[in-house]
Amino acid sequence: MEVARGLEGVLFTESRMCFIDGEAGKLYYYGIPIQELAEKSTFEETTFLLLHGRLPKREELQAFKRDLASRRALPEHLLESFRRYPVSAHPMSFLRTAVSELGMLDPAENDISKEALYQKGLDLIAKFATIVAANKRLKEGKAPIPPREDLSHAANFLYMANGVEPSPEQERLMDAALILHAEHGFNASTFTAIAAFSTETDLYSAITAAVASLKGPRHGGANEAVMKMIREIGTPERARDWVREKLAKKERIMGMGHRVYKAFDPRAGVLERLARLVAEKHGHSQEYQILKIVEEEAGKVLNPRGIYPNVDFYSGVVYSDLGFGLEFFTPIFAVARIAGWVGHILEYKELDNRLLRPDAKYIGELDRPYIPLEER
Ligand SMILES: CC(=O)SCCNC(=O)CCNC(=O)[C@H](O)C(C)(C)COP(=O)(O)OP(=O)(O)OC[C@H]1O[C@@H](n2cnc3c(N)ncnc32)[C@H](O)[C@@H]1OP(=O)(O)O
Ligand SMILES: O=C([O-])CC(=O)C(=O)O
Repeated sequence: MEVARGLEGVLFTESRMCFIDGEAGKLYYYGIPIQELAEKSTFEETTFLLLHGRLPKREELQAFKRDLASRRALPEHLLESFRRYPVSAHPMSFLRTAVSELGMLDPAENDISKEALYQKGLDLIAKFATIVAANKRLKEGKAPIPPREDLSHAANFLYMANGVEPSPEQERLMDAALILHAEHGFNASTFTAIAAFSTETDLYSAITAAVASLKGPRHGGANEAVMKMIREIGTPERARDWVREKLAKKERIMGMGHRVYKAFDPRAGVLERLARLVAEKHGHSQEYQILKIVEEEAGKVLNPRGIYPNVDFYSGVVYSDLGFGLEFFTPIFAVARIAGWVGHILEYKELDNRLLRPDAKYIGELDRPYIPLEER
């Protein structure tokens, strides 16, 4: 049997949620092109789509929004624990620990019936934003701001994170970013969630594992690494030489390349336009210019190999503009991707829920003698 390194090209289940045409650079959630959703939908509506497989009717959407909004507040016990979490912890570690603690606080943690999973999933989708915003406030030495139920998910997230109600433009930017990051098939974190859930462990455990996986710089952590790269480069004038040196040393340019896309990631196209908008309007032009030069210079070498900017390349410029420091970029990704994780767990349970257990080709020896300790 051939070894499929990195499980590349291995189909382990069926899914209706997401289609990625990696050669053409196209992405669909339940058949709807991502660009349309990013432009016209909201995070709540897209989440309904990911959980139900169709767009909601007006009344359904209103009820769904009310339901999600009513679940935003965190248990007092968790808020008290937050004060004991180390302030220096990375926000992804904070989120990972908070999700795990939420599991301990749920007396019905182990209920994985379809209905329980749906209800707990909605709870996590609503609460991720509250956890991340509370962490941001605590890191700034300020008290967490309780959620408001009269704001949209995107607006309330920004309100809790920054202490002021966002403008309609900021709300739209956040909504678009959340929609773009909500789902992406069987990426590493979703696969991790499914691998854990296939043992019939509880939802919190599966999602904790997914957060842990998203943290890595080859996956969700790349958006933070891109901003570190921008800082290291410093000025647009230095960007070309920096890229040439990096590639000469065979090092990777963060925010570029993708296991599935061998063309421009369509989400990077949308985020590039949003980043350009904030660069022109709000003075993030230096960061944006550096990225444009990196894209062009690295592209000379990498584009012919099918390596282009991915979703993590331009997102940080938008998040900076919305008031977030670079450590919060990956948590924002998680605030969005929780919708996809929950959707996939519900779908996998419905379709299959077969235990995931791949194998490796054994390349070791057999029947080696056991040498007693004193003779080794
Ligand atoms: C939300 C997301 O998770 S999107 C991805 C976010 N991650 C990043 O942006 C990190 C940078 N990118 C990467 O590390 C990779 O492109 C990955 C891991 C995302 C996907 O790559 P894979 O399909 O697994 O390809 P793999 O890691 O095997 O690399 C194949 C070749 O392309 C090169 N390559 C891949 N990405 C890059 C990059 N960003 N810069 C330079 N070279 C690259 C590798 O060095 C390797 O070269 P080699 O064949 O000479 O050894
Ligand atoms: O699909 C992947 O491999 C990585 C991912 O999560 C994304 O691009 O959003």
